[in-house]
Amino acid sequence: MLETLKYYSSFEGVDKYDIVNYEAKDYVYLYSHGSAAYEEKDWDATINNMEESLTNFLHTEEECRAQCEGSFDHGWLPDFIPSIANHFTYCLKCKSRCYSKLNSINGEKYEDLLPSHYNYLQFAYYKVGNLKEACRAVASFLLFFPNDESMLDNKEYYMKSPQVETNFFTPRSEAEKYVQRLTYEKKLLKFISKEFQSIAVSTEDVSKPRISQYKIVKTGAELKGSKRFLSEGLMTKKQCGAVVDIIKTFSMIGDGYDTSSPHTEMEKFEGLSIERVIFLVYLGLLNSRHLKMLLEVTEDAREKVKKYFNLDEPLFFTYTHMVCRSPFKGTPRNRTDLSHEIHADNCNIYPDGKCEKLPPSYTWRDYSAIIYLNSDFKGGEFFFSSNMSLSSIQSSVSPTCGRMLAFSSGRENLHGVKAVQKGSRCALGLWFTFDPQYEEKNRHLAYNLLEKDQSLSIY
Ligand SMILES: O=C(O)CCC(=O)C(=O)O
Ligand SMILES: [Fe+2]
Repeated sequence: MLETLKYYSSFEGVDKYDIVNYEAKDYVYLYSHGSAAYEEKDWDATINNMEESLTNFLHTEEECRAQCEGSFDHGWLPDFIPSIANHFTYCLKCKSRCYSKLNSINGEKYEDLLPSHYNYLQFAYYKVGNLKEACRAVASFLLFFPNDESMLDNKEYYMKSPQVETNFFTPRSEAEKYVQRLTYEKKLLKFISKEFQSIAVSTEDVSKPRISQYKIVKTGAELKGSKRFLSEGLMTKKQCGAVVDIIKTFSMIGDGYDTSSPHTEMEKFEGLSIERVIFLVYLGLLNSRHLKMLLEVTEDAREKVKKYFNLDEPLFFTYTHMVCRSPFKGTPRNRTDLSHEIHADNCNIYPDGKCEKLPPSYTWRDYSAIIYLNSDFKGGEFFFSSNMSLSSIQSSVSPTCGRMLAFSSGRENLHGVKAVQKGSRCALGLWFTFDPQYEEKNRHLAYNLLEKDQSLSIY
């Protein structure tokens, strides 16, 4: 509509000052009349209109900023601290957009509507002989653009006048407050983007490779069990690298469990869920193509699992988890603990070998898949075991990028992870269920976010 208004305004015979835009805020009308008065050299009318326009502009911006506050629907349930950070950043970015939203007069964009008021005012005040106000307007304008040459020339010119004292160049208080807040908020926004973007997440192409390198390398029998397989080539090196970068950059140490691993005190456990990746994309801290890649790779994994195990029923994701495990500095070389104790994924195993499908185990998990992301560490082999003793290891797997181990989540697939001796071992864990009630809802949210990438973006 503003474009249409601009179009009609350009017609011959249409006096733009006669146009009344009933949707426009008062300052639009006042500013137009102020600048018309200026052209007609009516200095009193210029001053009156511009002063009123200035007050109204600032008031309108306050109203716009106020609308950025209030309740905020995250669309999902992030942790407490991310909630606050998310809400705060959202409000700040919303408020910072108000200024440019108001920078238009009947469809015509102005770069610097607010400071331009001071430009009109300095000249009009000078013309009516009010040098003090003229100088204050000059000083106010210079707060916004300290190096503006023509305004510096004006200042020099006024300074030559014997009636002008240096203290005349005190900026007006509303301009001072405005610029102070603007500077502070800009600094905050810069901090927010720099803090996160300085931590590089690979920007290389992480899209799906055209030619699939995927192959099954070990069957259940070869892994000395049933309902297991090992495959390779599910992810490219670039994709693995990008996921490791994401974990290293954005994960929370302990992933909700203290500072160390929930499995051993000797290791740091850095974990990240889809929920947090969504949050990062939502805040513009992570490129949405990383989320897209994660969804693509994991969907692909689900298809491979379904195909290998001949599953006809729908198989839902129930949890997607990216995690790196690394030993704390100074951990003894001869540690005897495991990085992940022997367990089954959907039941609580007891020393007598019984496995009970009860909380706290994730009883609804039906299939598990672990996609490995790197191999530049020592130790950390995965192993299957027939019971709780380390002497009953059936087979082991050394992680490497793109290798995927999949198995049914019950007692038939007891497994564990050997201690990580050096470096950081990173993997993408996937758990599936037949029970739609336990479906990982955040994945739907992730797809929505990708679809609405633009409209949801808070930039
Ligand atoms: O990272 C691995 O190799 C296995 C992890 C695992 O068993 C689990 O998280 O339940
Ligand atoms: Fe497990």
